[in-house]
Amino acid sequence: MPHFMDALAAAVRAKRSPLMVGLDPRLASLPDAIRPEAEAPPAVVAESFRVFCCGVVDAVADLTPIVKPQAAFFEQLGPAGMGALGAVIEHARAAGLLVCVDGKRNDIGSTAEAYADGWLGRSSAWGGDALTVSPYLGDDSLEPFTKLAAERDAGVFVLVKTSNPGGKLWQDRQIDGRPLYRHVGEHVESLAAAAAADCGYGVAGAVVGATYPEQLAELRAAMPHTWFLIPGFGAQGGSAADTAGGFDANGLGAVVNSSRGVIFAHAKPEHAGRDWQDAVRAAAAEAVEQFRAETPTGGL
Ligand SMILES: O=C(O)c1cc(=O)[nH]c(=O)n1[C@@H]1O[C@H](COP(=O)(O)O)[C@@H](O)[C@H]1O
Repeated sequence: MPHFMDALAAAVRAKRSPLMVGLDPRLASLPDAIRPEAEAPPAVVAESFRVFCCGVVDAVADLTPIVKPQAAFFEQLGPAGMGALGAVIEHARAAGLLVCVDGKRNDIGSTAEAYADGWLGRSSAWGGDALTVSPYLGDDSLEPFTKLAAERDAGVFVLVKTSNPGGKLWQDRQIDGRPLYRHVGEHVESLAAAAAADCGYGVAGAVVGATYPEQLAELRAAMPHTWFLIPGFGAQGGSAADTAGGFDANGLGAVVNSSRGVIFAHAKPEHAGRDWQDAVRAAAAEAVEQFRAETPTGGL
């Protein structure tokens, strides 16, 4: 495997798409054809999540370089959900996609080592390529992730400026004349610069929300070696124009996640009566067109 960021950059270029499709299955929102009843036992719901997410992967595989299964929706179902998550990761890999598991993990360094070992890289137990992690336990908690990611050609996306309104409570707090997210961003950038791949981006990436376009552009300028995972597009209100500041001059350096806006497209009035996978595909294609129109190069 090449360095994860080289693989990501190559896949974005090959597909001319910075779209990251988020796999966030919710029972009540599944298409009629595969939705179990609300009282169904966890094992039945988990199987429907597996079928749904694998169906989404099949529908978007040529439109997206990377998918992001959200662990929360699988964990919610207990052991059966975890089995489904494993099967979805495997299916996405088999479809030729990179996989970033959204787990937002972290702990003290010695425990972080176990999270890193379990989640990072195709040789790990879960077999994903990247993982989202929290920075708030400090540098010794991030080091096990970046170290192992470098060894296993995996990636880590550290929360820097999250998309939710409440994130500002801590992240915008002024410390030494700058908001906390800038301090976190500076640390992540130093980790990225220390282990940069051929494409110029390092093993550490950053999560920066589309809902804060000004901060996104500010962080892009301050973090030239850091690839961004941009959530908040679509269902949370961010537009393609809002994400433009997250890309570099070559139209690289960022992937934009869309979960509900793509995977539940069958529920949108414009897709009424359409096969659900066709609706998912149409929504993904529409998002890609919007990004191509808004990225600095006018498309990859
Ligand atoms: O790490 C993330 O992906 C993430 C960080 C963040 O700041 N905001 C955010 O929405 N996310 C995740 O991105 C996905 C957004 O889903 P949609 O709002 O449905 O597109 C969810 O899985 C969130 O957990």
